[in-house]
Amino acid sequence: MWCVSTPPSWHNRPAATMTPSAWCWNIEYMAATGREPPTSRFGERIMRHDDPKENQALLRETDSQRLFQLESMYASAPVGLCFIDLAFRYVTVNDAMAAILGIPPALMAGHEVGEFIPSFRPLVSEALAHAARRQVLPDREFSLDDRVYFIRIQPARDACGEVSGLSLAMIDLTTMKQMERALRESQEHYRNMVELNPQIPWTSDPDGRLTDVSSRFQRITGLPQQDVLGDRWVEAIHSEDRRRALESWENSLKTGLPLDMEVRFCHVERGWNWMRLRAAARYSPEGQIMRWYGTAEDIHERKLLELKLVKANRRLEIQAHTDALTRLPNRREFKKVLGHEFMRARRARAPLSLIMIDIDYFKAFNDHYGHPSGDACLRLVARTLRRALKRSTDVVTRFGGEEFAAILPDTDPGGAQVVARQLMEAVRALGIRHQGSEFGSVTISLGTATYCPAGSEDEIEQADILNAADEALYLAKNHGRNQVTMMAVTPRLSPR
Ligand SMILES: Nc1nc2c(ncn2[C@@H]2O[C@H](COP(=O)(O)OP(=O)(O)OP(=O)(O)O)[C@@H](O)[C@H]2O)c(=O)[nH]1
Repeated sequence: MWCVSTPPSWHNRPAATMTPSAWCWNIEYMAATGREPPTSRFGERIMRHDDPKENQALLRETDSQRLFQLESMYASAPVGLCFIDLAFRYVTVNDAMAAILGIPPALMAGHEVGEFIPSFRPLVSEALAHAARRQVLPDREFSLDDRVYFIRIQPARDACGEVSGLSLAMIDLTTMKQMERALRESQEHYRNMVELNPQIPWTSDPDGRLTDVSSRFQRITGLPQQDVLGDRWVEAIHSEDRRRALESWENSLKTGLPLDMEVRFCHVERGWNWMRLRAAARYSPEGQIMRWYGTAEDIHERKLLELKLVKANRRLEIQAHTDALTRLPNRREFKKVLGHEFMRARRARAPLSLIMIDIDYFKAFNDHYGHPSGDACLRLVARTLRRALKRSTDVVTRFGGEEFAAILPDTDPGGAQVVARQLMEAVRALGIRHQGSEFGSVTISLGTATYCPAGSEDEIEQADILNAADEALYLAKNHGRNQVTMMAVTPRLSPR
C-alpha cells in the first residue's frame, strides 16, 4: 500500500553521523510512511537514530504492530481521510471523513465516490489526470451542503512508481470561514462608521510622528497620505498657525495631556480650511505612551461664523465707548477715565487736570455753512485736539455737541494752562473760515481745573473737578471767548 522510496537527502546523509541501526530504522520508517523521519522534539523517541538499544527495540516491533499503530492514528485523526482506488471506489474511510459525509464507513467501502457525493467524481478524475502527468492537484476549498472544506488529494504510488490510488484529506473550514466573515463584516462596519463620522481619525507614534490618517484627510487637503505622514503634516498648516500648532503638540507630547487645537490646513478648493485637531495618548501598563489616537474635524464654516461674531462684538465694544462722528472716546468713556484717574491721583497724591473745551459760535457756523459742514468742522477740531496732546496718558473726549473734555493726569495748574493754550492755538491755526464769528475763523474757549490731592482730610469729589472746569469754561465764554480760564477746585460746588 505504501510507496517505498527513499528521498535523495537520506541517501546522501553521511554515514558517520548515524549508527547502522539508526540508518536501518530510518529506511524502515520511510518504507512504512513514505516520509523522512521526524526531527522535532515531538518525535524525539523515534528520531534518536544513534541510540542502538532503543532502535533495536523499535525494530523488533512486528509489521502488524506497526500497521495497528498507523491504523489507529488514521482512524482517530481529526481530519477526514480516505483512500480511493483507480476505479474511483472508497477503499478506506476514517471516522472523521464518515462524519463529514454523514455515512458510516462500513457502508462506503467499495462504493464509487460519485454515489454519495457526485461532485467528488470530477475532482478525483482531475487528480488522477494530474497524477498521470506526475503533477499534484493544487489544494482547494470545496463546498458541501452549507459547509466549506479544505481538500488535498495526493496520489499514492506502488514500488514501481505507478499510481495505485489517491489519498484524500478534508478539513472543515466552515467555522473559520464564518469567523473570517464576521471579522470582515465588523471591519466593514467600523470603516462605514468612520467614513460617516465627521471626525477624521489619525494616529501618531510617541514622538508625535503621524503614522496613519484616514483617506478623507486627502479629500480635504488634496495631499496624498505619504505627503502628511511623519513630520510632513506640519507643512500643510497655514504659516500663521504653524508655530502655535507645534507648541501645543510639543506640550502634549511632553506632558501627556490631551491635544485640542484649531488650525488652518491647506484645502483643495478654497486654499485654507479651519480644522480642529484632538488627540489622547494610549499608555502601556508600565505607564509609557505607546501611541496617540487623534481626530481632525472640519470646522471651517463654524470657525468663520465665530470669527465674524468676534469681529462684530469687538466693533460693538468699540462703538459702546467711541463717538461715531469724531471717533474720540464718548462721554461714557470720559466718566470712566476720569473716575479711574481721580482714584489714581488720590492714591499717588499726584495732580490731575481737566480742560473743558467748547467751539465758539458753533450754532452760527451750522446756520451759515450747514449741518454737514458743522460735522466736518467737529471732526477736524477733534483730530486737531487729539494730535495736540503730546503725552500718551492725556485723553481728549467728546463731551457732547460741540463740547470736548481733556483729562491730563500728573499735570499741575501751570501745565494745564500750557496745554490749554496749545489746544487753543492748534484750533485757531486750522484757519477754518467762520463768518458768524467775530474772530473770522473757528476758535475754542477752554476752562481748566486741577485737583491736587491733600491727603486723608481731602474732601474733593470727582464731580467737583468737573464743576470747576465747567465753571472756568463759562467764565471764558463770558469774558469774550477764544481764551483759557482757570478755576480752583473746591468741595461741593453747585452741581452742573
Ligand atoms: N453739525 C453739528 N452740530 C452740532 C453737533 N452737536 C451740537 N451741534 C450744534 O452746536 C451748536 C451749539 O450751539 P450753542 O450751544 O448755542 O453754542 P454756540 O453757538 O457755540 O455759542 P457759544 O458756545 O456761546 O459760543 C448747536 O447749534 C448744535 O446744534 C453735531 O454733532 N454736529
